[in-house]
Amino acid sequence: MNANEKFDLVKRNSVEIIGEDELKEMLSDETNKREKIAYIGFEPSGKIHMGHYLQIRKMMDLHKAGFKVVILLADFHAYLNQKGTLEEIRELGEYNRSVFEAMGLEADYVYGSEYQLGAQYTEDVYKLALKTTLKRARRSMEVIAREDDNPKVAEVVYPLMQVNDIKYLKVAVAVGGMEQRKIHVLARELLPNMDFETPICLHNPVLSGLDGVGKMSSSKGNLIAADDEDSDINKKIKEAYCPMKEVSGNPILEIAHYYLDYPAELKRPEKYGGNIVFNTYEELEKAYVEGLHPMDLKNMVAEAMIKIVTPIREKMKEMNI
Ligand SMILES: N[C@@H](Cc1ccc(O)cc1)C(=O)O
Repeated sequence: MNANEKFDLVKRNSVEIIGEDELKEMLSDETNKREKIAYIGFEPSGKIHMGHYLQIRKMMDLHKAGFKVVILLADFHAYLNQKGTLEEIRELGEYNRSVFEAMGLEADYVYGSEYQLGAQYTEDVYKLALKTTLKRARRSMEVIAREDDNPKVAEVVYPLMQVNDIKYLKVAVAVGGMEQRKIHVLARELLPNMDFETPICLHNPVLSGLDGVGKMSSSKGNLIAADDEDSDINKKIKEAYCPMKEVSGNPILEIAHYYLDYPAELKRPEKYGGNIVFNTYEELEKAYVEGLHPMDLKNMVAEAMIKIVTPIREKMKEMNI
């Protein structure tokens, strides 16, 4: 792969890259002037779903493009975000790591708690605390913080630590869903004054939940899990929110966008109009807006999901997870 091909691979299906030019420069630099490290952090979670998998696939793309991939199992962050005791969270972290391995990701895994109590790390968090306004810290947590009628100080410590992780893990490319953007922008502003280079930030789309209410999330059950059985997938997609002719907030179209391989073929009996090939997602979207039936779209999406989930589920069984 040449540098341009690597860039296209890394950019594919992302929403935005902040620092595209720096990324291009890194990809064409054979001398590794800046160490090629890409990272993403996850608050350990009880269910790994297709929203996570979108991000894991992006980490695989980065790996193929020559990056060392670091997965942060952000146990202290989950703890600060009121997700449970540290013991419970670590157990989920182990589970998440196994699922990511079953997905085929090659990476280094690190728990936040392995280094986040270190003296230097802590001193840097205090420095960041002095450089950041309360307003900005809270704003950066808008989608991330757990709902709380009485928000805790933990909520503003969280983003400072996330910014500091980038420095501590020597990250060149920080990856996350679009909801991480405000924390990443803060990192780009603050880290150059903390003896660290401005990170490149890559943001992935955040999938809507199958119920069409909010995002796909482990706590809501509106997801396709990494180990769902074929029958679950068929049932969930059949019942999913998929308003006719509507694009925005349509979870099934989103899945079609990011998970179908194009050209994609819709197979239908002649009496329902016969087969159609969509060369790109845009062609499919156009057909949908012009009246392609939600059932047809759902059939394509269910078939694609089953093809993606089956090997992951089988691998998970083999690994006893
Ligand atoms: N903020 C991320 C988790 C995370 C924590 C620490 C990091 O350094 C990176 C990411 C989330 O919402 O899930």
